[in-house]
Amino acid sequence: MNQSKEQRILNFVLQNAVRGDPCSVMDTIDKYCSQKEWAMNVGNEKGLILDKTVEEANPSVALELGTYCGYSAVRISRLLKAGARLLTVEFNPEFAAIAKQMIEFAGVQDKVKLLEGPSEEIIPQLKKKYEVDTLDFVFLDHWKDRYTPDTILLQECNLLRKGSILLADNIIFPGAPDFLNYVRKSPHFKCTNYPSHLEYMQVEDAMEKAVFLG
Ligand SMILES: O=C(CSCCNC(=O)c1cc(-c2ccc(F)cc2)cc(O)c1O)c1ccc(O)c(O)c1
Ligand SMILES: [Mg+2]
Repeated sequence: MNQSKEQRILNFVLQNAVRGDPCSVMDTIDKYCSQKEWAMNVGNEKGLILDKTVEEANPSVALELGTYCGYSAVRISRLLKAGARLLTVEFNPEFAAIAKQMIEFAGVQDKVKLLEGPSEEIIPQLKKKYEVDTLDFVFLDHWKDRYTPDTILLQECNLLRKGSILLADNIIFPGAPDFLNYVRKSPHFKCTNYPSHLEYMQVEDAMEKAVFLG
């Protein structure tokens, strides 16, 4: 049966990256997706904004919505302090299977817990089933029309605390206009926009940071 693009990306990493080296895995995915087949990894340009925001948050518990092949899970978890953990949610079982192998090859599996299923089902389970008190950092990179309802759900589930940092990808392309409107109008968030470009393309994109004020 024909391989999926995501399987081809994983195979390229398994054959060309250094096992146990997260930067090598990230660089190899970026090489493949900029030279061979475009894919919706956050990429290196927006990845640097992600890095800086993770370093600012220095999270003990981080959540990612939208794992895809695991590129940003590897990117985030490589920066986590000892004992910190990343919970990453993926809806698509094929993507989740690829991401699991990517995370293990990169050697970050002890810091990452991959949760398979829709975010709207998993978020309400985080406190009891996954022993989360509050989230220090949230990376939103899943379906763009889920950013707003899931941000509201995180608040309803008391998963945010004063200072929790949300970072959203694809604010311009594909775009998340309702999310932008919601967080910028809300008195509970302080927002910052980071202009950038769509991964591997010269198309305008941006990330939005929203700090929860309590
Ligand atoms: O993973 C998913 C859904 S698909 C991936 C979302 N991401 C995108 O759609 C996405 C798309 C593009 C893009 C596409 C076509 C273009 F022409 C140009 C750009 C770029 C990105 O950076 C993206 O992130 C999921 C996970 C957990 C859940 O709980 C759930 O509900 C859903
Ligand atoms: Mg994205």
